[in-house]
Amino acid sequence: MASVPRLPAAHAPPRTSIPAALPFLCPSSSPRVAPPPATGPRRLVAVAAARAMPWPHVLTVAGSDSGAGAGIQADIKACAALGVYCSSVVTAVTAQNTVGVQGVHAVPEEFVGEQLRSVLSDMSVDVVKTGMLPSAGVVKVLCDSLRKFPVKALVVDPVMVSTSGDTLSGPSTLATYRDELFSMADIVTPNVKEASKLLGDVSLHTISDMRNAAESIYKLGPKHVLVKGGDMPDSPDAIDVFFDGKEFIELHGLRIRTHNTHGTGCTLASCIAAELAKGAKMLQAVQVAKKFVESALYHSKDLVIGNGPQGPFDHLFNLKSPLYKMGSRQKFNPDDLFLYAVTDSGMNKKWGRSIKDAVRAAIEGGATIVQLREKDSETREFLEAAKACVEICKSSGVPLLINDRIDIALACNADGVHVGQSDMPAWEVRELLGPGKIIGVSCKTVAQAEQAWKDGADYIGCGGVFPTTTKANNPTLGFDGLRTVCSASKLPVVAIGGINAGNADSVMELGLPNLKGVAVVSALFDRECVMTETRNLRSILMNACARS
Ligand SMILES: Cc1ncc(COP(=O)(O)OP(=O)(O)O)c(N)n1
Ligand SMILES: Cc1nc(C(=O)O)sc1CCOP(=O)(O)O
Ligand SMILES: [Mg+2]
Repeated sequence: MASVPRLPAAHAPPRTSIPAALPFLCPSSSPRVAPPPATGPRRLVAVAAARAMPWPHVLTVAGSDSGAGAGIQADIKACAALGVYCSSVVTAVTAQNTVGVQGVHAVPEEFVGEQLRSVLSDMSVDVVKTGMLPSAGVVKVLCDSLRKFPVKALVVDPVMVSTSGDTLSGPSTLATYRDELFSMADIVTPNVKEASKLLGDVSLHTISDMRNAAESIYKLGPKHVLVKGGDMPDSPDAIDVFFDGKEFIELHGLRIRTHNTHGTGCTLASCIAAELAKGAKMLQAVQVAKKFVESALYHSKDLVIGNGPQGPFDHLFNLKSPLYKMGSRQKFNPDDLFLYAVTDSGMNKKWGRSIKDAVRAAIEGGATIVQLREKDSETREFLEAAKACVEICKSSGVPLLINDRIDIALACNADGVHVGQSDMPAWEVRELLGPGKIIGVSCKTVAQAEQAWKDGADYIGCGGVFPTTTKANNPTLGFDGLRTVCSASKLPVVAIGGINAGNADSVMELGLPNLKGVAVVSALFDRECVMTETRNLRSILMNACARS
């Protein structure tokens, strides 16, 4: 049976559902010491409740930002947006706005310790994330608390200087970071300025410098390092370097043109912590976090809050999206890949129909997604047809993608594009289209599938499953090749190449992981009646899924 649709991690619901109605919390006189653990029946009830609905939990240990763009406030919003509970230990209170930091009031070390004890002794914290740690003493208190109350993961964002240039922790703190905290960290996430400071003011200008810095910081003890290149003056896009001790991975991101970037570092680290709390692997958590920040910046680029040079952004942008209001937060439903109709101008001409008529017929027959693959059309003619197809698809709720031509996709406002290995790389496509569009990539190998995922694609097309005459010199992978790619893919897969009414069932009955459907060209469009062929193929696919 076709595997159950898996939501992309960025949109996945929390590990457990949040209770529909939360009990009202009564304000109480705050105890000076952590309450004793529940005992007897009270403890049993508490334990049973925790089993019934554990809620992924991040504890942020950071400073308060009165402007609420960064610090504790950003951390809580980021975790909330990703469906994770966030408790908070305040290390400092800052007077801050969009202009800069006007004042810092450090919380006494003993009281930081007391807050840590209160939360860690009572609540089941999955992941601790650190932000501003204003003194060496606070870092030591934190390390002691973590030794006493171990958690699943520790995310260290080594906040030292605010983006406005104000110092948030001094040199002695740096030394304690290096000597005590890093060896306990699962990931450390410095930007280039922080990486430089941690390494004694080395200069970092290139990706190669960032790799060296990641390796040097790794040697200080954390399990992973992410050096963030968003501030690199020479880079045309935002490239971060991830290092796990073995492999360097360059993560490309959109460079969104906006002044509203205050709190991106805190948010990224909190999102990593939130994803880890939900059970994600480290690289996956970093990818989701990057996408979240990218989307938040994109949706907030024109907000105006404050008069200073660097404004906050909207962590809860998803609440405003029409899809969210309709009850779905997805721009792309992998199940749409079920019956993927790919047009061919030559075939449609041969049968005397326009692209528009062909698309309408395929949708009437039950196609669940459409790609315009018009290799021989003139640009102007293609654009006109694409605009008409956008309207047809929109009114039927069927996504429309454009093959190869990013310009056409932009001009007709299609739902996305499909690119192959010799077309524009997916990460560059993502830069051009933004986070809200669907991107598919043709992949014949596990390495290509991995790259597509890293580049921010939404799905992959894998083929040729069978020999085809529609695409010249296309290697045939067979079932074994399809199985290898599907098993390794982190993205949903659609099978393509030589698939028709006679063999589509055998593809779906393989029951491969991540395989969501089949993409077909000639089986629909090199036939007299597109609607009949589509309807027939759809019923074959549905029967195959019901059988297996
Ligand atoms: C769904 C789907 N999968 C694969 C392809 C092939 O794309 P590409 O390798 O870029 O080859 P062309 O289609 O451009 O010839 C596809 N179009 N759709
Ligand atoms: C466009 C395309 N891409 C392929 C791949 O293997 O990536 S095979 C292919 C052609 C599919 O046409 P038909 O359904 O007529 O065989
Ligand atoms: Mg192509």
